[in-house]
Amino acid sequence: MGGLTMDQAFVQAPEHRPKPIVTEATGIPLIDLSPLAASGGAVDALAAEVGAASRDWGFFVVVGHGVPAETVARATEAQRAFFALPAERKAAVRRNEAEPLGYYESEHTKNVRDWKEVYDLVPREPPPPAAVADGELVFDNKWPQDLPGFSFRREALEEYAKAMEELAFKLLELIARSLKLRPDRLHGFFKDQTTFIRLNHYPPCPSPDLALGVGRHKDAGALTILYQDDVGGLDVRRRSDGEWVRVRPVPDSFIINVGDLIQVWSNDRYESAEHRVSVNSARERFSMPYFFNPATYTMVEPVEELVSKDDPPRYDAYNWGDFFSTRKNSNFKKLNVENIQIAHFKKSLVLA
Ligand SMILES: O=C(O)CCC(=O)C(=O)O
Ligand SMILES: [Fe+2]
Repeated sequence: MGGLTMDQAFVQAPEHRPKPIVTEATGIPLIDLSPLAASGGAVDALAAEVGAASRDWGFFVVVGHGVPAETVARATEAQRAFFALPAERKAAVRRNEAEPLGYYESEHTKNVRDWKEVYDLVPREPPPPAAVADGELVFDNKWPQDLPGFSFRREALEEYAKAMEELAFKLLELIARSLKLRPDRLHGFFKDQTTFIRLNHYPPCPSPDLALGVGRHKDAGALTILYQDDVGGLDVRRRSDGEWVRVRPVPDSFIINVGDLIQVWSNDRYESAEHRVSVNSARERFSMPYFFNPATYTMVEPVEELVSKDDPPRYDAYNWGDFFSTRKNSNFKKLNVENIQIAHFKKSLVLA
């Protein structure tokens, strides 16, 4: 199913293979955002919860987020309809190296192939093409034209994206507040955003002991808002002991993870958590991450208010468009060089 055939390209090195016994994550914070809808002074308490979760886990689960269940249901219906198309119709909207949006079934994470197929789209007017270090980045949606009822499904995905954007800005504000920044301090980075939505389909895998749906990685953007179905498979590396633990699906929730940009902006107060996706031989799984990303021209560096003589910036500034494009290309095919990471911009601080 899903057109994938198990071969050597999918096989993880022994140290990265999932263990046969799954450890359920206990203690990943569950945060109820419903106080945001009420007027009153609950915002500071919520910001403190989001701050603690971002510091201790880099991951949290939100409920009471205000996204209507029907909006999610319509988007997931569109997702299932898309992946159910015959392979050649999906191939007609396949992405290529210069145009990163569309269908793809051969993503690599850290040079090992992932057991999945994806469809990427930008949820709003695509940002203008941008010159980046390795060429040009062109964001153009490839909507399947001939999918019966797809205009309706396209609307469903656009409606979902709008709901995600609202939630993303609320979370960004809570994060800014938790860092004692002005509530809209980080908003300006998202004017010409390069946010995209990914529809993920993980078909049943004959060798779930050897392959992964997505290999271990950290999300490069600011925040990820993930919808997952009830199958389960998302594993997070627990900060306290480095163990891989499974994030249990919670109905009507989203999983939020702090990406590399928040790690850099916060000068390491918060950390982008490593995660991966395990697959199984019995059930296909669907998930839908919303990657909240800034404009290509953003220079990423610790925010001024969070550095001082005693706490100097821990990163050199880097350009988001270049980073994003380099990472995208290395996920497109197997390369013989290491994947770009924010660690490459980490300063070696000389401690006095
Ligand atoms: O499918 C999932 O649960 C997570 C996917 C993921 O980590 C990603 O696409 O970056
Ligand atoms: Fe991820």
